[in-house]
Amino acid sequence: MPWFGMDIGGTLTKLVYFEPKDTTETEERDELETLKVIRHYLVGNQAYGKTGLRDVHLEMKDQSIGGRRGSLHFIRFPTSEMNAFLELCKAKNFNSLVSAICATGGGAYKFEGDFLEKVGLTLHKFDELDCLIKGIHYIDRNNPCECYYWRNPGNAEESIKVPFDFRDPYPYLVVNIGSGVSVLAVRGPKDYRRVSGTSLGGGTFFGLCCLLTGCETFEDAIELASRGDNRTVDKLVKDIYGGDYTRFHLSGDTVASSFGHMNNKEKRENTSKEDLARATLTTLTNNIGSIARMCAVTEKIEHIVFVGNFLRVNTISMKLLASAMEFWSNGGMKALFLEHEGYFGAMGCLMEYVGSSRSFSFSST
Ligand SMILES: Nc1ncnc2c1ncn2[C@@H]1O[C@H](COP(=O)(O)OP(=O)(O)OP(=O)(O)O)[C@@H](O)[C@H]1O
Ligand SMILES: CC(C)(CO)[C@@H](O)C(=O)NCCC(=O)O
Repeated sequence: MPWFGMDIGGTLTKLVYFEPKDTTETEERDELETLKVIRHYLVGNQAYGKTGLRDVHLEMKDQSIGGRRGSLHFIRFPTSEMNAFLELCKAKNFNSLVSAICATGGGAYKFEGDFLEKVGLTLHKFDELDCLIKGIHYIDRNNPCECYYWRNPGNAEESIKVPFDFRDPYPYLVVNIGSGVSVLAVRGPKDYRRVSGTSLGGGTFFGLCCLLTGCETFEDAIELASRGDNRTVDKLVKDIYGGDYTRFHLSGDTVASSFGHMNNKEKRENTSKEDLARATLTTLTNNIGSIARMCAVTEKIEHIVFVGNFLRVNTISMKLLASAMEFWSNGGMKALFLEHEGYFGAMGCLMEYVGSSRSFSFSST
């Protein structure tokens, strides 16, 4: 049967598919037609329908999983398209192959009934944060250069990505920026606590940006932000002090009040969509950075790993987070990032499948 891990999030559904490459001639001859169709469909395409996508650049080749060698493929689609996905499962005759699949994320609970009623599939549910940690550990150990940090994050021309050796990671903080944000303190492979969270997350950025600029996609929102200047929207320390607030080491360029200029009609009229997008991105990023730093101080942790699809195509936020962590901790804390950003939950779910497939009934009905 096909090996999947599925993470059904509040905004995006992530699918990790393991494609075995070590099949023998006999296995190939005996492979069920349905299985062949599914494999060819997933691996032969980069786009599925109007909104499904395979992140080809993230594919991990020559992986050893559950005693097999093969490739890991990373696929995503908006959770709002779940009905279309269920239709596809039906059309591809998925339930003739398996009676159950592994799923995590809130949607594993929300859509459990739909999977059963519409496609005849039982969902084996796994906790999203357990899966997240498992997925981080698997991918980090099996993908060279997965973990990196930004050198000179505050300097646009000189900032560069530098690989970070994450082989001895504990303790570390995970800040998972999805629709909302969860903060976890991780002290061992199975030893972690959810220490904080905030509803002001990636969903807030995207939602507010749609409202304020009329943009329709996350990529457009980020593109607008990249051309904008938040200083026409935000009130800075120097707008209040005329310069730095020296006594407490607040530079004049620090944002004193996010969107603080927008009560002024003239300033509102002189601001652009690009500036509003940039201010929205800056506001959300700074707030998440501030919560992350406070959690790191409370937990006495120096390494903060930022993950989640909010960071997709979003170097602005990564560099802001990296600068903020460095600055506010006087260089004591380090912001780390991972190449597979939002796929760790789905990856961990696939690992759960591999680990538990002997004890569940996954056979076809
Ligand atoms: N193509 C995209 N479409 C929508 N949002 C995107 C896209 N790419 C990146 N994002 C950002 O990623 C966020 C979703 O991230 P992620 O997939 O990690 O979370 P989720 O699992 O959907 O949410 P949660 O874990 O809170 O249930 C969105 O809120 C948005 O900020
Ligand atoms: C509800 C979850 C865990 C779903 O992934 C996530 O969106 C989140 O952590 N939201 C923040 C909730 C809070 O702690 O305020």
